[in-house]
Amino acid sequence: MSINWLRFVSPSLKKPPLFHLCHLPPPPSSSSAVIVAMSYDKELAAAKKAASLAARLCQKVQKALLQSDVQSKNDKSPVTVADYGSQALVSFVLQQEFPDNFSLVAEEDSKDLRKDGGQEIVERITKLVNDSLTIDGSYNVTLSTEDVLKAIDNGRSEGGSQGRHWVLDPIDGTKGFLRGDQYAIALALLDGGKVVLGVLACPNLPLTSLSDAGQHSPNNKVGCLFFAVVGGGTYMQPLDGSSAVKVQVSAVENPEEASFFESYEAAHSMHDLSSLIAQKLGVKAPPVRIDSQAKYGALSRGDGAIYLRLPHKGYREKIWDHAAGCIVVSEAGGVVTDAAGQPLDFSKGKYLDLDTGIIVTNQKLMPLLFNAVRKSIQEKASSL
Ligand SMILES: Nc1ncnc2c1ncn2[C@@H]1O[C@H](COP(=O)(O)O)[C@@H](O)[C@H]1OP(=O)(O)O
Ligand SMILES: [Mg+2]
Ligand SMILES: [Mg+2]
Ligand SMILES: [Mg+2]
Repeated sequence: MSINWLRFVSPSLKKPPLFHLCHLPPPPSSSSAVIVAMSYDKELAAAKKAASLAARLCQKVQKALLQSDVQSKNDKSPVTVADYGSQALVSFVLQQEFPDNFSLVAEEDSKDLRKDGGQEIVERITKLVNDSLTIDGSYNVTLSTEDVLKAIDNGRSEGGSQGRHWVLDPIDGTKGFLRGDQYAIALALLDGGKVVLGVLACPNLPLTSLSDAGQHSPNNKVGCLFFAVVGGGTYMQPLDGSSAVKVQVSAVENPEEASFFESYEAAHSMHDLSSLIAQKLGVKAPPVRIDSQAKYGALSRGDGAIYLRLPHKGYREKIWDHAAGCIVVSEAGGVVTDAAGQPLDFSKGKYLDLDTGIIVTNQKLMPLLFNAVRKSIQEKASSL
């Protein structure tokens, strides 16, 4: 039986059209196509709320960390508190909103917290989560420490190609978080193994382009929330909740004019391979190094045109590090593939099976970028 795949996007919609088309076989008695529009409105509203609350929790912890004279920046405990607190909060909110059909694949679990000596940190996390829920006011609850541990462990789903699964990185870019730089709360929804919705909260990302002069001036407000639903485009709004604007990737066609992003952390990327690729493309500007999936957000609004993520051999990419970023960029008109030109496959569980790394750019530049990547990989291999 043939299967009809159709897209439905209403031109009259002023709000982002939030329809994902299900692909169903036509009824046996009719030759006309069947369109089933599936809305993710409720999921999007819940995801935005959960990510915004988590962002506020993380901001509070980061502020205390940076202001503290006592805590050294090498002390990992504030990060831990924020990672777990963010995960518990997002997990709790999503479970409240979708009690009958809830599956979450998330980075953290409570194993270390349940060890001897973990009680104090669990109490700190619980207080942070309860404070956030009180400020929000939608749920009339006070969570116990055990409730918080359970909420964290509700993120233990394995994901896969069947049904719906939320995918969460409660803090992506922990090193950036510690330095007071960029980090993101990244939340996505998989439906049938495909990413259908993504929300990226980037509390330290300026609202204006990173390429604008004076972006570090004290008047430049920070805190961006990117969101995308399949077929509906990508939007960005300030984390304080004011109105959203549609964003588009850069339209740059000449690689000489393209600027590119890569990891801030040298250990996360083969910078020598990235430089070789940039050299082959003729990119003139030096790479912009920022932490976390904030790179996907920045790219989706055209701050830069290329993102290269080429981790060292043996590193396995996890789905929560790319699911939200991937849809945010692709709905803004960008392309995300591995180094063999294949789309990322989020249906295989927690890990992405990739050839070498991930490359991201606009549709015009992708063929040039892809060739430069292949040639550079070959050259690097033959020089070893
Ligand atoms: N050795 C590594 N190579 C590549 N990525 C890593 C490595 N270690 C951790 N990461 C993850 O890379 C992401 C940060 O990417 P970037 O380098 O682009 O900022 C984070 O998801 C971080 O995890 P985490 O979520 O714990 O911060
Ligand atoms: Mg991460
Ligand atoms: Mg993380
Ligand atoms: Mg981590």
